Amino acid sequence: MPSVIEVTDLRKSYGGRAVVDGVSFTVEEGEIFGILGPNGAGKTTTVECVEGLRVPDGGRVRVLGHDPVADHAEVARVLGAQLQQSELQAKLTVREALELYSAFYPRPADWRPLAERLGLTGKLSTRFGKLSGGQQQRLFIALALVGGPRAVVLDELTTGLDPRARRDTWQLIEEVRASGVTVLLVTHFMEEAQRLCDRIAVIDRGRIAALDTPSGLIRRSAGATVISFSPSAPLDERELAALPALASVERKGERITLSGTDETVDAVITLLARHHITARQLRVVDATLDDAFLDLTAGPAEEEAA
Ligand SMILES: Nc1ncnc2c1ncn2[C@@H]1O[C@H](COP(=O)(O)OP(=O)(O)OP(=O)(O)O)[C@@H](O)[C@H]1O
Repeated sequence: MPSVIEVTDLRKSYGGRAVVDGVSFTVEEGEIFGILGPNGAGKTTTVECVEGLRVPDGGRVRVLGHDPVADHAEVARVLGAQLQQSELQAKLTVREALELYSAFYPRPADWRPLAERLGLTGKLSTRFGKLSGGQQQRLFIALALVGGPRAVVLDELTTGLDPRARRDTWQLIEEVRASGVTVLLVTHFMEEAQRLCDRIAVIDRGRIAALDTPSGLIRRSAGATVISFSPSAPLDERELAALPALASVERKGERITLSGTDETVDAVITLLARHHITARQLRVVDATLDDAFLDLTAGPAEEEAA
């Protein structure tokens, strides 16, 4: 089956500065594919090239086989794009917005069940400007889906939402995928990417720093698992240093902190048992996507450029 979105060696520069510098990835049918990266990394530029809103300087983009620039109308039909806040008039009611956007498409989805699914039925007469942040985002999702697309681009959808509204939005994104729509999701939030995405491209300064599943990215993080404890009797340094997959050893007074993998943790427990040593105040902490992200990216691109 062909990929829904194919991006090959995409390049875009502004004022001689490459903001997207050879990005390649594919998004397969039914995936939630995440694009994660620091501020100014080139995420929005990348997805706007996919939507045909910006013209690439180089490389190739295909959405279900169509070129977003040359076949813009066809791509707009199969790829739903989320509006930015400023693009919707505050005075428009929810119903008017849904009717207006349905009218843009040759074969729109019926917006009523869509509004129902997104919990907007009770808000149809409410003006956009009077909706809460979470309700506005739900309307944006509805408008992105009203054309009955095969795939949808959601860019920073949950920024500015409170934790409950963010979680509700996550559920909606999962429902969008369950309804058969492929999702390309741009996000700043690690938890969001970890929770929702099947695969994530980490973009840093216009390049892909890593592309993997969330757990694959975490495994790449140096010292993916950290174990610390105070041994009930002294432990031989050499035995600690010989532990498998060990990334680091640190001693602070009695306390020993080791980082490595699950294999390191299993081996240290076996070592302690062999010497009949108890691990007091034992803590085992797995790395998160946050750790992997920090390992993979060099910090905000803006600072780099400054
Ligand atoms: N039209 C433009 N003209 C000049 N520079 C631009 C333009 N659009 C984007 N840039 C610059 O390109 C870089 C990448 O921007 P982009 O919006 O793609 O990054 P981003 O990863 O989406 O960032 P953020 O997370 O902050 O939204 C930034 O340094 C930005 O200032």
